Amino acid sequence: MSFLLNASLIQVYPGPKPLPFIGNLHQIPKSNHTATFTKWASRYGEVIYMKVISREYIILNSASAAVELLEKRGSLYGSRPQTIMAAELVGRSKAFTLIPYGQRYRMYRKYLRNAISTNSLSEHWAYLEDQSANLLEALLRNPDGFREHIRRSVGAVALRLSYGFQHEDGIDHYINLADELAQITREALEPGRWLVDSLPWLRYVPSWFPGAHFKKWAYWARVRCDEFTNAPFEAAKSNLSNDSTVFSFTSRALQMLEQDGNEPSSEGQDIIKYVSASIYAGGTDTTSSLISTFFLMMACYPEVQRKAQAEIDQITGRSRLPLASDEERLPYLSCVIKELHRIHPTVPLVPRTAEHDDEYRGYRIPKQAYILVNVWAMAHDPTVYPDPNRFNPDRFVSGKDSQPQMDPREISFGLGRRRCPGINLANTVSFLYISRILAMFDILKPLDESGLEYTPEVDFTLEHTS
Ligand code: HEM
Repeated sequence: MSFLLNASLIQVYPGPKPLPFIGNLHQIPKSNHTATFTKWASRYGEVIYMKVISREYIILNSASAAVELLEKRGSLYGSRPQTIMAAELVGRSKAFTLIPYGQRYRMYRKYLRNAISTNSLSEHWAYLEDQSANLLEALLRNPDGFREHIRRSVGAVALRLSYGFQHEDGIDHYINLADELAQITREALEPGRWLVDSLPWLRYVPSWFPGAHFKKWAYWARVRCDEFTNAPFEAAKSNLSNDSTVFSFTSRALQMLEQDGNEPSSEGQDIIKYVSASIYAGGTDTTSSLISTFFLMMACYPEVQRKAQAEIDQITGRSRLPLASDEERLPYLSCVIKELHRIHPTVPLVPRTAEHDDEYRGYRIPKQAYILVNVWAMAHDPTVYPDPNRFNPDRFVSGKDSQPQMDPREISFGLGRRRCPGINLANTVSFLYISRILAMFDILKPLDESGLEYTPEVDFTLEHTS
């Protein structure tokens, strides 16, 4: 009996045919992994297995498989893969997004939960409303630079909430660093890109050795990531003695840890440092990407834009801007935001790992496998979202004979124990920015060389990995 059970667990999920020794290395694309994995999903099914030399991968393509594994068996799937490149060589093993599940990780979540719970976030509404008004002004001055304005504005929010920085504090340097960090994280975690992740002994190769370019890249990336984590934290700490310091997560957390006038322990400070960095790392790239998608969709779907504007005008009477507290009174706009999360999930592939060997529907999920949750495939699954490539916010409205389709934020913010802790902040910022842009502006299609409008081609880069 025991033999039969083990034999059935040996079965691996279907996937592309491997070659001896290298496995599926030759089939992993250099870019646009999500598109390839999504194509494989229609061929091999909701769960795919692949191997790169010794490293095993499981790609989850369906929401039902992701819910079963990441939510119902959450304790087994609460960690991230500890890759040699990202965790060890680039040194990201203590970063919030990559740290293994455990005591320190739980402290991170506790601190962040306190900082951006619904209650503590409402303290920042007035600031967020001011900041969104600055964005509107920048858009009015230079509408063509909309992507840059969004990036700066969202970055400024993250830096203010995490460190108390204001515009005068030279925030551009930190916003550029945040972009660099996002790019480094993407590259360091790219499936199949680094041979050292499949052949761990390569990490001992000296950087001068021919072909060891990866060591030089890792060293450069490590220096940038350390600056990203340390520099704003140290600046915020030294600002603490300054009376004009703005209240922030860092200042509040450091003050809470201070006991009898003594400095917080170095471990306590280290935890706060990583949590502060996570607000700025986790919130900048993702939220700006969502708002950039909004511009593209409004240009492509003017009828949706008009409907959302009419709803906003009805509650503001065109005499004021929408406020954070108006959200519940704008149900159609809420559907537009859901549809933005679905049409272009900003984190299309979420990395996880399994603590132990597991079995799902008769197939084996190996311990320490690199699990890729293919959020993109789930958000474009035609059995859940009919006509998935059409931007259609009405799919979330219940009709006479139809139920609303699943809220894509159930998956676009991840699932289970590591689900995004910044959801409240992301929802408030995206609601405020989007509602105010629609209240003030019409987003038009671009003009071609002869001055005629054309509908932009929708071609997303599916590369973000949180
Ligand atoms: C549109 C906006 C955002 C989207 C779509 C998004 C999406 C995600 C996703 C998919 C994950 C991985 C979750 C998982 O493994 O299940 C994640 C993790 C994370 N996000 Fe967000 N996020 C957004 C905004 C933010 C903001 C504003 C913050 C600021 C606090 C933030 C902080 C984090 C952190 C710290 C993690 C790591 C959590 C962990 O590993 O436990 N995110 N996010």
